[in-house]
Amino acid sequence: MSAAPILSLQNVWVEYGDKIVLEKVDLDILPGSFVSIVGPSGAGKSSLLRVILGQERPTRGVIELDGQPLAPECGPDRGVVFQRYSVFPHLSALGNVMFGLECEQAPFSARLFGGARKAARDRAEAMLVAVGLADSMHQYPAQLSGGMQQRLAIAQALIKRPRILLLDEPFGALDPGIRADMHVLIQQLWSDYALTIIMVTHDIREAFTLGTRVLALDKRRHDPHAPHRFGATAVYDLTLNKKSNPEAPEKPAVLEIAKTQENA
Ligand SMILES: Nc1ncnc2c1ncn2[C@@H]1O[C@H](COP(=O)(O)OP(=O)(O)OP(=O)(O)O)[C@@H](O)[C@H]1O
Repeated sequence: MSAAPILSLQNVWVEYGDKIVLEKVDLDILPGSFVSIVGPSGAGKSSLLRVILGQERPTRGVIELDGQPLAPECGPDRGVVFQRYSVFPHLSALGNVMFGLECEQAPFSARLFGGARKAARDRAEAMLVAVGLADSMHQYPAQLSGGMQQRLAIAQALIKRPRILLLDEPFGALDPGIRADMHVLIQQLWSDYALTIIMVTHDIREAFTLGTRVLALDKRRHDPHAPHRFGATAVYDLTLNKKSNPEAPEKPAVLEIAKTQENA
């Protein structure tokens, strides 16, 4: 018997005025999966992440988290890392990671005191060690390399212990060598923290290296006279024969290709 989905999208549409960006997206995501989303520029990949995050509501359809309708705001169960600018420049690495905990535990003042502050600091330090920033805790983002800033952004997202981590081209601005290090890190964190990951990427190789499932978003129908008339949906959905726990991430994967039903 297969597990119940952690996240379920049913007939989800995203429209801006008369412009249809996403149409009829039906998607069940199993816990522990690593879903890579690819597709042409403007296909609506970031829009899809935004509705899953709760930053925007779909114009039609239903999104369920653990079988319950998604709350209309970003919850602690979903963390996010963007390509750039996720971290606060005026806070040290430690301050950035602690800030998330302080906002969660003291939403009005964003300050913790005494034992609560010490506990938050211990957790933040452990998180920075986990992402490989043990020696840079007191540095400011401007003093960190691009790869280190992304490590910090990941620590900041994970400190609230989300069950789903959303990644919007998180490694897109990094050099290839640093990217490879980040791949190792994200697979380690995915396994250690039992995460479900949904990652948008333009790099097809990255999509297959990291993902247990690769989803391609694109338009099924085009109207050359009205390009906004049709939206994108999942046109390919490839489940890779990998375990959720990546014991051997570099092993070649066997593909199970399922082209989603035309005009279903
Ligand atoms: N707030 C908005 N108002 C109007 N149109 C929008 C809005 N946000 C996004 N769009 C449009 O929705 C479409 C999809 O944008 P989105 O950023 O989701 O695509 P994407 O696949 O992530 O693109 P890229 O790969 O280039 O980042 C684009 O045509 C964009 O202009």
